[in-house]
Amino acid sequence: MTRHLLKAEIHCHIEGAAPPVLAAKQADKYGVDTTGFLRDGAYVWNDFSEFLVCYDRVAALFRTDADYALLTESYLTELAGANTIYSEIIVSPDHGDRIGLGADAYLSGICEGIRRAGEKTGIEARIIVTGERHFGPDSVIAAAEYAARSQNPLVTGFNMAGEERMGRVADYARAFDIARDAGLGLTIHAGEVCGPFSVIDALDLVRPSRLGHGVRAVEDPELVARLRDLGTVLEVCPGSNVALNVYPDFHHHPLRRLHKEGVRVCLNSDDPPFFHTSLEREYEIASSVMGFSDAEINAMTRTAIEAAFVDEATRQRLLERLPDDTLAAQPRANQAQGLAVFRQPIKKRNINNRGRQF
Ligand SMILES: Nc1ncnc2[nH]cnc12
Ligand SMILES: [Zn+2]
Repeated sequence: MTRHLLKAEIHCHIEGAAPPVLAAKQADKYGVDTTGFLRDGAYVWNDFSEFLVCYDRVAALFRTDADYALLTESYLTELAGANTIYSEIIVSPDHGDRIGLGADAYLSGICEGIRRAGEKTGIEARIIVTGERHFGPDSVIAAAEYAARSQNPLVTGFNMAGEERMGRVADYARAFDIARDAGLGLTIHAGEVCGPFSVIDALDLVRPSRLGHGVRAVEDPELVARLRDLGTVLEVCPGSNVALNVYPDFHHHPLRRLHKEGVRVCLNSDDPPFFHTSLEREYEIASSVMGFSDAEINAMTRTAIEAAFVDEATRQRLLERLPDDTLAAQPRANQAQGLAVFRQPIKKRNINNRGRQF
């Protein structure tokens, strides 16, 4: 049982956290026919491409800042109910523009949801702005520019999600240069659908401190050693990988191998109701199916907080809440890395609020 364990996650897409019941209510409110993507209380898709289409159709049901406040508050409240103390949510201001709400109102709804959930439960949260790869480099650069301009203290990171098979990382590198120069923490979806080349591109061209997924790096032993030596944190989402058929089941999932090789890993839910999961279930699977001990799981939670895009005072406060066993249970290479790898000085912007950089 892992319910009692404190939890943290640094990889969940806000629209991907919408429960089907809430999506159905939103559809009623806006008179949208959902038969193509929501049936019998579950989202309908068959593969990664269809998942992305389904995701966009669900996202289109959230149209006002109040809708986003409700979605964010509900998700964070549910997380807090499962003993989660920290969450980073991935948001797409582009989407706010596309639906006519506007990026600022979109973001302000999400911030209101964070504020309300924090007030009620004490959960701490930050926002990672993402570009969507399948909308092309110009759109990802625009998302980075928006994040870089943002004076919002909750916006602390930049990501790229979407169709990993579209283009190469080089086409999008400028977006990450913009975000890096602005002092934002960097992470990128890589090695989820595509193989090791995608992770190598990400390391070479983006130099992120974290990778969204990154699990397919396991196919290249040299790359695994590189990740271990760099101390790059993999935001691993086992339920998502199995649901999307990257691996046939949890026994074939590489989390164990990566952990054993000394790669820094943590547990995340990605788009929980789309994948019939929750952060709580990810923790439970790590324990009961993959055989991680409570101390090893606590160490992964520690890794998430160490890698969080958050100011140092908040990080310390969160770390102090974790049990003492967490340091001992980290793989040896992790302990050797310590936190030093994240402590690179940041150019230009005072990033006191933005967390560690690579
Ligand atoms: N798992 C995922 N991979 C890539 N893009 C996404 N957008 C939402 N979920 C995603
Ligand atoms: Zn994701």
